[in-house]
Amino acid sequence: MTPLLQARGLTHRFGRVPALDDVSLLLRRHEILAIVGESGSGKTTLLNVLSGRLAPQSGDVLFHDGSAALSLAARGEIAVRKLQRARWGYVAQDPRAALRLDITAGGNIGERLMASGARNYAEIRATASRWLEAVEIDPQRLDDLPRTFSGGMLQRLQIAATLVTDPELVFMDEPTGGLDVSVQARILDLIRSLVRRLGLAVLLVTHDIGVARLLADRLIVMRHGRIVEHGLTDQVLDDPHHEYTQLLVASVLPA
Ligand SMILES: Nc1ncnc2c1ncn2[C@@H]1O[C@H](COP(=O)(O)OP(=O)(O)OP(=O)(O)O)[C@@H](O)[C@H]1O
Repeated sequence: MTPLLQARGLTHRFGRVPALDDVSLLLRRHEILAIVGESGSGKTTLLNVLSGRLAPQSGDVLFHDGSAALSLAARGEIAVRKLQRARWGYVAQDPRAALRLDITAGGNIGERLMASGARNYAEIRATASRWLEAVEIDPQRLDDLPRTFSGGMLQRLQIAATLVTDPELVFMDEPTGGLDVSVQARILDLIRSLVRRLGLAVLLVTHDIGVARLLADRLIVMRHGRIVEHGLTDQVLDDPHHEYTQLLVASVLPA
């Protein structure tokens, strides 16, 4: 399968804390890769570096664009921002932090379309309406403010606003983390079906082994900023080799 995003020797420290310590990985097109590990293992730092939100102190991130593989540093800030606006998406754990609560649901979806070049108002509205439906929100809520939405609806709105530009790569940071268990299952089903239908590549951070098992083709296990184990999801979870992974799978470690 074709490579899409590659990390080589990423290292990043906060003071004396090694948040990332020589991390290398490869994400292929249409693949879902989960990054699992306990709190403080470096998952979010890794996602921030991979998505171009944080420059690593050493190492680089290569985005494979057609036949060219250029590092984010070599592409430069403007080009990376352009990728982030259209070809990449980012689903945050807290939709309230990612959405604009003072503009309508349709506006939240339309804004990202406009940021990636769309200009026709009627078409933007029709697309936003279609996307509300795709994430199982009544399209009649198009002109409602997100603050009238439940937590699960807000997360679905964030997913619609992320996927509307048809990205090829989506970063997800604990996308069901803040939700009730009953709501989580529905969102996970939605993510799974959309990701498969659209052929997305996903980098998914989760401390929840169940979420990784449901969604991911492969996973990497992090501890103290290092990858301690990686492989096909079922293989790693059914037959974990590293002692730390065995504890994670047995849910002995705290989230
Ligand atoms: N902005 C920051 N300033 C100082 N230390 C930080 C900062 N961000 C992260 N760290 C530290 O870096 C390490 C890795 O943090 P990170 O948030 O990447 O872990 P995580 O696995 O995502 O944890 P969680 O699941 O709790 O979000 C931790 O020790 C954390 O305290």
